[in-house]
Amino acid sequence: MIFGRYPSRDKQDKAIAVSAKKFRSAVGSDTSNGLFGNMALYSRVSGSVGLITLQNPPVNALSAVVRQSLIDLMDRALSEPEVKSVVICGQNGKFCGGADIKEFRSDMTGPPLVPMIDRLELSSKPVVAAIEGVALGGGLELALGCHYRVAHSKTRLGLPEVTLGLLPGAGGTQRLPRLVGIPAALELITTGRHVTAAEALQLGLVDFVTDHNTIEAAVKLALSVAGKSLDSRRISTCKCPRPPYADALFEEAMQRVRRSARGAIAPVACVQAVHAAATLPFARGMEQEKQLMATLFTSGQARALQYQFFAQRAVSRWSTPSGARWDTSKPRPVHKVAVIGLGTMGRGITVALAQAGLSVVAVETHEKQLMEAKRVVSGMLERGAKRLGAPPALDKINYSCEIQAVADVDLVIEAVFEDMVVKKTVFRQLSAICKPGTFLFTNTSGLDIDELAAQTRNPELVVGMHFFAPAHVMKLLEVVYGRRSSSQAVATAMKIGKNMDKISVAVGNCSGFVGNRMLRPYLDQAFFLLEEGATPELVDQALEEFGFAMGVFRMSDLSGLDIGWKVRKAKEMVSKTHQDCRYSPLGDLLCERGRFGQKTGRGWYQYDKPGGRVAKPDPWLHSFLEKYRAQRGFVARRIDHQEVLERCLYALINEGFRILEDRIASGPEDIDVIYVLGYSWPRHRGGPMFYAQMVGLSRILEKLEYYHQLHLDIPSLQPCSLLRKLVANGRPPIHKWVEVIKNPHSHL
Ligand SMILES: CCCCCCCCCCCCC/C=C/C(=O)SCCNC(=O)CCNC(=O)[C@H](O)C(C)(C)COP(=O)(O)OP(=O)(O)OC[C@H]1O[C@@H](n2cnc3c(N)ncnc32)[C@H](O)[C@@H]1OP(=O)(O)O
Repeated sequence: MIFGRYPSRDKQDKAIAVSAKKFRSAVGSDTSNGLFGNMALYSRVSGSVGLITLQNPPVNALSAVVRQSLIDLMDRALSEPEVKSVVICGQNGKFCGGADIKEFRSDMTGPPLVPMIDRLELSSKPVVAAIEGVALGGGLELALGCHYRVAHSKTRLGLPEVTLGLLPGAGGTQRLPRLVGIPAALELITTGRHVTAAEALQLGLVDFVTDHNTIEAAVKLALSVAGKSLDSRRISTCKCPRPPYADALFEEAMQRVRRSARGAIAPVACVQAVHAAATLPFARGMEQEKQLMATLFTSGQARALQYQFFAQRAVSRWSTPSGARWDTSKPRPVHKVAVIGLGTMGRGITVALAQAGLSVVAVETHEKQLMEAKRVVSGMLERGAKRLGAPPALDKINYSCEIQAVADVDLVIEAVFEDMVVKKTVFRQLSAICKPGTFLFTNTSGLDIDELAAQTRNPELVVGMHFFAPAHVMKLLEVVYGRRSSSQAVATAMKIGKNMDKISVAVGNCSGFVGNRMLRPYLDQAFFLLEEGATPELVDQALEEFGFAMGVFRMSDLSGLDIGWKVRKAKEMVSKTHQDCRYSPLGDLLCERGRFGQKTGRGWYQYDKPGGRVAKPDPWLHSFLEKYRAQRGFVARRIDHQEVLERCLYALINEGFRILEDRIASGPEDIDVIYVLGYSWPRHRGGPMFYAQMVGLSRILEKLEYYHQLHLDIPSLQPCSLLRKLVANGRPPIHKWVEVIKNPHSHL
């Protein structure tokens, strides 16, 4: 018996793996390339059902070997007279995670997916997909080529290719609209959204959903449909249902994706491909799908998005310069967590922890604020639960005004006001109150972790956990290790992050950590450009055309100018004279005039009222800038979008290289994940370090040198030595940068 979860009923059942040797000779591959063992298995069940099991852990991706095995095993099933129908399933409770994304950057050998799925659909014997776990991308397209689909109730299905810069190019854009209709297909294909089995059933994407053994249910169905006509079951032969309002639907979808895609080309191609399904016969639609796919497949955007996919997984394999590593550091179990401070961040953190199933003690100093926080947190939990169709985790939280309430927790997350003096006091108190061994984590966005750790009896238990607002929604978590943080504390923070469904990136301790440290030179350049002649509208337009959701000035108005002002005042940047290093007081001057952004109705833009959302250019600000320039000896000049992008983005990238050089981030992927998930860097541009590679390191270096020569008083424009070294080392590809960083004498 080969299927642990599916008992073989027929004594004659045989498990026959396609011989790896035979396959290797067919495709001319050898065992050294790691392909050996990744394939599909064949057995016969209930006498007349051929069962094909995809076997390519961890997600049964359709690699070249799997595709070849599937073809061979289908041929086998079709040639065996005793076999009347076929079931396809995936090993380990996962049907299929799609095409093998790792293959996309290679020569793509092996049989192509499209004819393989077409052949499957043409089969004279019924083929049933037994879908468990996931059916995504090529995996769902494979299932769409089958004649019937049975899904387990916990399965997720979808066509997420658009998130990889592609379209469902194995017939998905042509078969899905024929099966579920144009509106649903357009939505699923352009967003890449996964659907539950229940929704899939409602859409008609699957025929049957079971809570029990999916393979058994699929075999039962396969037995019952053996010998029946398959004419109506071949989706490619069905007419695409075209509602009378189809033209308007496509028009609206195209406008929607152009608006939200921020320059990404794949969503647009997805709409075009579904349009082909609605207007052309299947074969011609497939031609159109192929052409659109060919353009996307080789695009820089697809490379960037696929890089980001793997980067988001690579960051979980963290390491620190002191040698602590993800695979040798064990997290400690945590059951009860305290959150200190229930402002915006503390509330979001409380919600995220409760939703992750942890018991939370939520602490705020005053009763009134505590009650207000309780009301807001309960509302957030209730709304979240409604969306998920689950009960809200209200009983997971105990609220208290007493800091002593944290005495028995396993871990504390401090989220009080961003002020070192206040935080130090809290850390001293916590160190005295908490039971021995309690982890003390801080949600600071950039203060010194070592200084906080020094307030405690056990500095090895102190780690930074920098959440992004809203903390229960944003995927990113910067886990900041200090000089004395133990590997267990870091591993525990990473694990808690994972439990909260975050993508956690372990980074070193420095002012602003990774994200906010890189933001500083970016913001500075934007201010300097205003001094030199730009307007907020011009700077924002350039950045938004690049793909940011919001330009720097609109973003600053949204988050409030006073926040940065307070920080600058605390650092005495506002009062200091800045002699060797250029400092723009523009933000401070606006704050002095009460212009805090949207909340006051005035900031870098004007709004119709305090709290208004629609930013309009403000003639007052333009004349204020003119006077400011005249007073300070700036002569306004014409600044174009290219200069805005080069000055703002290359200064930010330069700081990224410094961060790598200082070993604050262990690789460029860390920085890119932080920027895409935390700072709305356009995903289809991969992240700042990937973008630097795309632009070319020599060009970045040349431009930084040029701007630095023009502005010797802006040190952040001076090219970092790592950048120079990488260029001198022949501009290695991004995955080799770490070698140069680790080996200062590297010539690769
Ligand atoms: C010149 C002209 C050319 C012409 C054009 C040629 C066209 C040829 C191509 C034809 C393609 C046809 C169209 C089909 C396209 C696709 O199918 S693209 C892939 C679509 N699928 C996905 O996007 C799913 C991606 N995976 C996931 O979302 C998740 O991994 C999961 C399946 C939901 C599982 O999640 P989880 O349990 O949390 O595990 P992870 O940590 O995410 O993953 C575990 C490891 O598995 C790796 N992995 C996952 N999916 C794939 C995959 N599809 N291919 C390869 N590898 C995959 C993942 O990277 C993890 O490994 P590590 O990175 O080592 O940690």
